[in-house]
Amino acid sequence: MELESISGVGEKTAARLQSIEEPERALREGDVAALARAPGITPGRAAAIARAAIRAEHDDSGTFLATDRAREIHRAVLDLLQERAVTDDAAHRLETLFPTGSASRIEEVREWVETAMEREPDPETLDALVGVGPLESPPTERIRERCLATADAERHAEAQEAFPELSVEIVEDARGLADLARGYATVIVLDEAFAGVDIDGDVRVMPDALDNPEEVVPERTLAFFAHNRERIRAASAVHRVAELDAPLDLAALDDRLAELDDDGTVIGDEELDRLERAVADLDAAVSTAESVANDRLREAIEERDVTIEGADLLSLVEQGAGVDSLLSRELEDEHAAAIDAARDQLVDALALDSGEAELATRAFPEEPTFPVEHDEGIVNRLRDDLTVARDRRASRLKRDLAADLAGMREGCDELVRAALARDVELAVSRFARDFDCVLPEFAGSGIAIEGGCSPLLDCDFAEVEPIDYEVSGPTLLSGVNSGGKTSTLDLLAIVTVLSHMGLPVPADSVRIERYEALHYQEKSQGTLDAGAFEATLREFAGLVGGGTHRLVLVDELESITEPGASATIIAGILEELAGSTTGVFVSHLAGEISEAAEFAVSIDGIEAVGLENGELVVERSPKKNVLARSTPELIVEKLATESDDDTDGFYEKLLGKFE
Ligand SMILES: Nc1ncnc2c1ncn2[C@@H]1O[C@H](COP(=O)(O)OP(=O)(O)OP(=O)(O)O)[C@@H](O)[C@H]1O
Repeated sequence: MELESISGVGEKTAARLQSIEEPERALREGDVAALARAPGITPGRAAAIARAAIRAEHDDSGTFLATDRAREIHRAVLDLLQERAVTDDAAHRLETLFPTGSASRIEEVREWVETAMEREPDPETLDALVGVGPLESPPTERIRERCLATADAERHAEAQEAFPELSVEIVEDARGLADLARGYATVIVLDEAFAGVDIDGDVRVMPDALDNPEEVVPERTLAFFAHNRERIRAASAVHRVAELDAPLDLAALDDRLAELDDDGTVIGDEELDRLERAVADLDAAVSTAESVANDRLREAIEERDVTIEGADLLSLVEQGAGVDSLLSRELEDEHAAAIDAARDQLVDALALDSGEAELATRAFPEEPTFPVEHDEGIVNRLRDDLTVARDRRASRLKRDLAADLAGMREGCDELVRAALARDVELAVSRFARDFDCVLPEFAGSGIAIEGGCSPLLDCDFAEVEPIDYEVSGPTLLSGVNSGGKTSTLDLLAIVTVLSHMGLPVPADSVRIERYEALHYQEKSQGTLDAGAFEATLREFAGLVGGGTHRLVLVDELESITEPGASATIIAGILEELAGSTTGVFVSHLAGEISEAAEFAVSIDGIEAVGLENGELVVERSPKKNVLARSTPELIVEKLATESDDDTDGFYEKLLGKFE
């Protein structure tokens, strides 16, 4: 799909969308989170783009929701769906569901919904979904001990773009390279020409470095997985508890993730741990070993009586010879034992392997001295050896782990995508279960609802009284005050919006015409001034002139102006709609309107079946072809029939006036 062919996507937005992975796939699947990864695109804008793309694909004009109230109803049902999504991502994705007149779009969603409704929203899956989110790239961290080198300016630019973590240096010749090798622990040379050049230090010639980022900067892959680890684990848990087919070996993924620390370092390798400890503890271990030798030797000297002949003493004093020669003569064995103890102590304390131990033993020379002193030069060599071994092991482990994880990257993307897709399905499944929904049947003209319950009423859903209502063509809906007229219009609108979104509806059954638009005019909050009245009339002029297959719902239009004029205007509008358009006009002036109309307009009524403790008992389902009596009429009737003090027949006469 040409990105710029989507309405609202200009050159700039198209370029931004191109910067994400697989923008076409994201658009096709309504993957709002992926689209929102494009720079400067918020999830709200991403959802709008996804909707526009779907509209373009299904040739939808985007005019289904023709009025503010119709749009409010759509928003309200979306809210109900979104409340049932666990993740923000699923909530954003639900924004791509909109009512449409396009049969192909409705069919596409319905197919998906049929599967979604079968999904069991079990608490374990919902719990596991809590941690799932789209995978993100962590901020780039500079790596200072490694650099790239090339003699070619073009490659230099390419490498800079490909590896923002590293310095990329221009080198002219082997001498330049040697200089770099002194400043960096590792130099990766991009030019084949340098192969075979002998330079001290860790210099690697890798002409294919740009194609192997995880070898050059394994830190990037490790940081990505460290950053997203909990999300990946949560997605993996969703697959396990919901028994989804996993796109990769989850046990292997778990094992590899367990080897990663939060900061992207590799953990759990005994040999690396040993080397790290050995480097860190070296000085302390040398000093302990020294003390061990000296304590032993001191003890041996203290316990020893040394007999020295006068000539020897003289020679010692005259030659200025130290006590060492005496030590070597008298305490040779003890000294050797003390040195051995120091060496063993050092090797054991640092858990050195045989090669390292061989060097470590030389840290305590055989020559008899007291106190025993280590050879700093040897200790430094040992430190260098251990540090090199530690760094080599760490980078090998990093590279190995990064290579394994890089191989799992696509699988992880898929894993998270599938978990989030399950969340969207479960939101629909929970909506359908919470509101006892069924998929509607598209057929005939008008709407027929059986057992419909509005989820937007201000009472518990369990207390909503189900409504049966079938309506086709222009109809007046009369009824007692607070009988549920507005709620019936809302139910018709909810059912229409959900059906045309491809979603299930809160009813036992629904048959509905395939509409192209919903006009829902809510009750005006009082009489309009001349300007607003004119604007409203213009709106209706546009409405009567529109195409067929529209559902028109109007609530107490009479409140816009005085009753007599209102009845005439409503009658006129109904006449224009007569024929093909289903319109339900709630009105307290149903009788007057039907008299003013020049055709036999249908009147349905929501009736009160009586008064109980001063409260009206209402039959919520509108009765066909019945002009419902008004609340005042009902009260007068009650007084006329039940009251004992209607001595002069006042209530009786009053009741007669209603006929
Ligand atoms: N099907 C229903 N089940 C339970 N309660 C309902 C139902 N329909 C309406 N109600 C209750 O009745 C109240 C009044 O409903 P609604 O506003 O739709 O009546 P109305 O006939 O439009 O009133 P008005 O004459 O003031 O315009 C609602 O707030 C709701 O609590």
